[in-house]
Amino acid sequence: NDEVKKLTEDPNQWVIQTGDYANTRYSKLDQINAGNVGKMQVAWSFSTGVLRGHEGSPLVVGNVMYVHTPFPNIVYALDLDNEGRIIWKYEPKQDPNVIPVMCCDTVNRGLAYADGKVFLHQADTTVVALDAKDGKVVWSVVNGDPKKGETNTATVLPVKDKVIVGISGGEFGVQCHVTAYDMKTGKLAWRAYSVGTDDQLLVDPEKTTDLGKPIGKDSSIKTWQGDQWKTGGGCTWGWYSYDPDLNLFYYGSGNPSTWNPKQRPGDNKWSMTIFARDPDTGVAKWVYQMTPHDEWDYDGVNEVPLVNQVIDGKERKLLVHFDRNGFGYTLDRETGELLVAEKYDPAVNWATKVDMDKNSKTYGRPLVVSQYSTEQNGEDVNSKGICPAALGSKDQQPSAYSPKTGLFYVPTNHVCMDYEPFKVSYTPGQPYVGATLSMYPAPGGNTMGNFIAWDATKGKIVWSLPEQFSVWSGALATAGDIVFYGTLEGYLKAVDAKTGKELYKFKTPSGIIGNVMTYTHKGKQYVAVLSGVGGWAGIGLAAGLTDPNAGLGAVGGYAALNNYTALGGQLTVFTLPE
Ligand SMILES: O=C(O)c1cc(C(=O)O)c2c(n1)C(=O)C(=O)c1cc(C(=O)O)[nH]c1-2
Ligand SMILES: [Ca+2]
Repeated sequence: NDEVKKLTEDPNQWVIQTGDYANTRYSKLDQINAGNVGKMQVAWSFSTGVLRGHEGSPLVVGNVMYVHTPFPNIVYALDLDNEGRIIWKYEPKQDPNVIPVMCCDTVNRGLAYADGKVFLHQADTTVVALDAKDGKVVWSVVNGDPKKGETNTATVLPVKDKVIVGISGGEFGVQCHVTAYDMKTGKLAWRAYSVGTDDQLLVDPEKTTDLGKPIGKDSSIKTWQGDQWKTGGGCTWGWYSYDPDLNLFYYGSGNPSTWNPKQRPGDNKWSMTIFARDPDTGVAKWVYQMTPHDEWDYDGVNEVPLVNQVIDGKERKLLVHFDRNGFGYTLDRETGELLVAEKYDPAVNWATKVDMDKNSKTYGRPLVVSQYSTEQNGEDVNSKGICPAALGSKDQQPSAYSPKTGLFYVPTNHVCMDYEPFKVSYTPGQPYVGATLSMYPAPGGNTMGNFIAWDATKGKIVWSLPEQFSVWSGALATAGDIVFYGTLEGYLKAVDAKTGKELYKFKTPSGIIGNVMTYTHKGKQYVAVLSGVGGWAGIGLAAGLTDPNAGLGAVGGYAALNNYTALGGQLTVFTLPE
């Protein structure tokens, strides 16, 4: 069943969050282009009626647009033939007690379409398949238990006859996993944990490889003390990609629990790891751990776009990944071979480099700087000036890739932190965090973000646009030689793909942490984006905290957002004038 593959090849529609299976967020549409984007205007808008962070993007299937919201996760089907009139609305009944169990705002990264159904993965971990025509529930299944700290913010990946879903809870000591359900019935197909026994991991100790070598027996539990892996985290809340030719899907796992590294000696495998798995069986072909024994909360879940590019004179099937830890990685997606690992944020100081010497004992590992090692500095010691902050040089905000320029367009953060680990004990459903942080703009300027163009074959920044705040929105690249992204102040911006020159900006009512998408209706190209400030960067504002240094949202510099943006979700749709 390659329905989704075919649909994603049609640039007129946008049927999964990532645009295509490869996560390039590239559109072949070029009616709106570098020459005329400056004339773009608002065609129509739609208020979602929900406050807090609006991540993800709408879908367009035929003449219908599907819009989702953060908690309570309302889904609207809008009629594009009638300027967005509501065709149906689905509002799940969810226990609001799930809200305090969500670490980083009540976000949801959106819907997916396949087989006549719209798939939603709710905050309370209920996965529902809605009939795309009338919004009626076709099936629903419960994937986790919020009382144990298990929640969801991620989208759903439809592959062949299955839907694949992740789970959140790395800040709550969840043993995280990826799970596949039958697309037609919701019946459980398989579940693969990030940390655990070989049976739980769905690995073959002889065949599953790490940097070309078999991982061997008990590869995960050997790297934890005692039973700690049972509360080991490695959540799966990020973006997934899929290569239909290799029949492998890819994703990264998040932080090991707790954030106090002293409390969990060892590499804590396979947290902070990219997995390549077979969607039919769940079995892993290869793994690569970016940040062994994390000491900074650098979740490894950021998107893993798949592109074919020439390296050393040879076209290769690549997987590219901009990790929270500040390194941009390029790997061979067939074998997991590490090809490039370079800093994409000039602030990064916690490691000097990733060891690329194949004969070295530390091959593939970051070389940690003692001064910034919260493990070496120890419990109850405030390690100062670590870059990047726990928000990472990039968080969930996905990049885009243009095959025309061969460049990645990456929304980034430029923030540093002080980090103090402390002892914490595990109680189911309670935060299992074990560190306090404060975050602030990187030294040497007053900007907290950059929007960059990156050459993944060389590991080099090609151009970089400073932004006052982190760029928490996802990018879109198009055949019109433009790149779109949103800012936390609420601007939708279009820049020249080759040079980064700003060609257009428009202020939407609230900060943008949604991802820009494009489609056509009756032959005309439209660009759409959700506003609604929130996510980890905007949580202080979205949750109405008066102290910007309070709680997990301790991100001092973002308090200034108050001066720019209202709250409240809105979809804004743009097009060229007649
Ligand atoms: O470990 C986890 O389970 C988990 C989940 C989530 C989430 O579900 O949104 C985030 C994080 N961690 C996290 O570390 C993080 O920085 C973060 C930012 C955001 C966001 O949407 O802005 N979510 C999350
Ligand atoms: Ca996390």
